[in-house]
Amino acid sequence: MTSYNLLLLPGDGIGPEIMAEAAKVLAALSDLGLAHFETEEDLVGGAAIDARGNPLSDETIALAKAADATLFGAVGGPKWDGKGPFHLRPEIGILGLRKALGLYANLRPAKCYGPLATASSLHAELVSGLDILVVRELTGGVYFGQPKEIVTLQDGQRRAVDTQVYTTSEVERIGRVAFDLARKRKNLVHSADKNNVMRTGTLWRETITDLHAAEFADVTLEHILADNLGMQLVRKPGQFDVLVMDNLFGDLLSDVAAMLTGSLGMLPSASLGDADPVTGSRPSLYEPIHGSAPDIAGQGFANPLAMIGSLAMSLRYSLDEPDLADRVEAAIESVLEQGLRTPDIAAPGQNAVSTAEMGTAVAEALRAGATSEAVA
Ligand SMILES: NC(=O)C1=CN([C@@H]2O[C@H](COP(=O)(O)OP(=O)(O)OC[C@H]3O[C@@H](n4cnc5c(N)ncnc54)[C@H](O)[C@@H]3O)[C@@H](O)[C@H]2O)C=CC1
Ligand SMILES: CC(C)CC(=O)C(=O)O
Ligand SMILES: [Mg+2]
Repeated sequence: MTSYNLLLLPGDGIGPEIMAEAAKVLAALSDLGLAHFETEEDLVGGAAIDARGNPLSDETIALAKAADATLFGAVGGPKWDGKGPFHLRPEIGILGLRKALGLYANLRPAKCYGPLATASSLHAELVSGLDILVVRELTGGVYFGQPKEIVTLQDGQRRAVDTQVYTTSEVERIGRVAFDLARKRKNLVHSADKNNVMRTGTLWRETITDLHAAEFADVTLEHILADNLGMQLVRKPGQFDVLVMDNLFGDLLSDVAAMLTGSLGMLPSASLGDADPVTGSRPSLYEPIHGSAPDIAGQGFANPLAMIGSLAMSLRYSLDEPDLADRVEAAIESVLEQGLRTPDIAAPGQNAVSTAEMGTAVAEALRAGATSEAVA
C-alpha cells in the first residue's frame, strides 16, 4: 500500500471544521487499505498570528514543500481585520504559500452535481449537468504587483496604489495549462481579459492568441471581456468549458461560478506549480475556493464538500491516484443522491445535516462503495 505525507493547514473560522471532515475521508481510505496517509498539522493565518505573531512561518513553508500534498482550509476573519500592518494579515498565510511554492495555476472546477440542480439560484435547466473549469492565474497580477501601498499626500489625503503587472511568460504558462486541459475536455477555451481598457489586458490577449497559433491551433479559442463573462456565466453557463483569466478576474468569477453549482461550499480547487525537472515532484496545495465564513463559523453547519472535493483533487493531481479521486467524488455524489444537505444547499423547509454528519456520510459512502465492489 502506498504511503503519502499530507500537510493539513486548517486555518481559521470554518477551516478547522471542514478539515476535520476531510480527515475522516482520509481515515476511510486508509481503513479500506487503499492508501496510507501520514498527516501533519500546522497553524496558518489568524491562528498562526495568535500563536506566533506571524501568519505564515518559514517552517510552515518548508513543511508544505516537503509534503506530497498540502490541504488548506481557509484563513481570515473579523478578529484580525484592521489590526496590524498589511503584511501581517491572515490572508498572507495563503498568498505567501502560493508565492513561495510557485503555485501559478489554480484549477477551479464548477460542476453541478445532478441532485443539486435545484439548489442553484439559477433555473435548474441552465445548470443541470454543468461542468466548467476556471483556470485562474494565481501568483501574478494585482494581488502581487508592486508598488502596493497607501501614502499620505501633502494635502493630507491618502492615496492607495495596487499594481496590475503581467509578463508574457506568466501569461504563456497559465495559457498552456488551460489549453492542455481543454484537449482532455471539449477542446474549447474562453480567455477573459479587459483588453479594451487595460495594458495588461492587451498583453494577455496578444500572448494567448500567439500561444494558441503556435502550439494549440487544434483547440477552439474565444476571447471575451471579463465583465461580459460575468453576465454570460449567469445567463447561459453551459456555453463554456475551460475559462482562463488573471488572478483578480479568476477570484471574482469563480465565486460566481460556484453559485451555479448550488453553493460556494461546493467548489474545490487545486493550485499547482511546475514539476521539478530532477525529482519530478510538483508543488501543490488544495483548498476550497471559499473563505473562513466567519458568519457561520463555530456553528457546525458549514458545508465540507468543497474541502473533501479538494482532497479528491489532491489524489488526482499530486498523488497520481485517479481511482481514489473517482471514489471520493462518487461518495460525494452518493450522499447528495441520498438527499443529505447542509443548510447552504438545502431546499426551503428541508431538514439539514451538520458539517460532521455530512463528512461522516461521505466516509461511510466510500466504505459502502468498496464493500459493494467486493461483493460484486
Ligand atoms: N483562501 C482563503 O483562505 C480565503 C479567505 N477569505 C477570507 O475569509 C474571510 C471571510 O470572507 P467572506 O467574504 O465572508 O467570504 P467567504 O467565502 O468566507 O463567505 C462568503 C459567504 O459564503 C458562505 N460560505 C462560505 N463557505 C461556506 C461553506 N463551506 N458552507 C456554507 N457556507 C459557506 C459564508 O457563510 C458567507 O455567507 C475574510 O477574512 C476573507 O479574507 C476569503 C476567500 C478565500
Ligand atoms: C487571498 C484570498 C483571501 C483571496 C481569495 O478570495 C481567493 O483566493 O479565492
Ligand atoms: Mg476568492
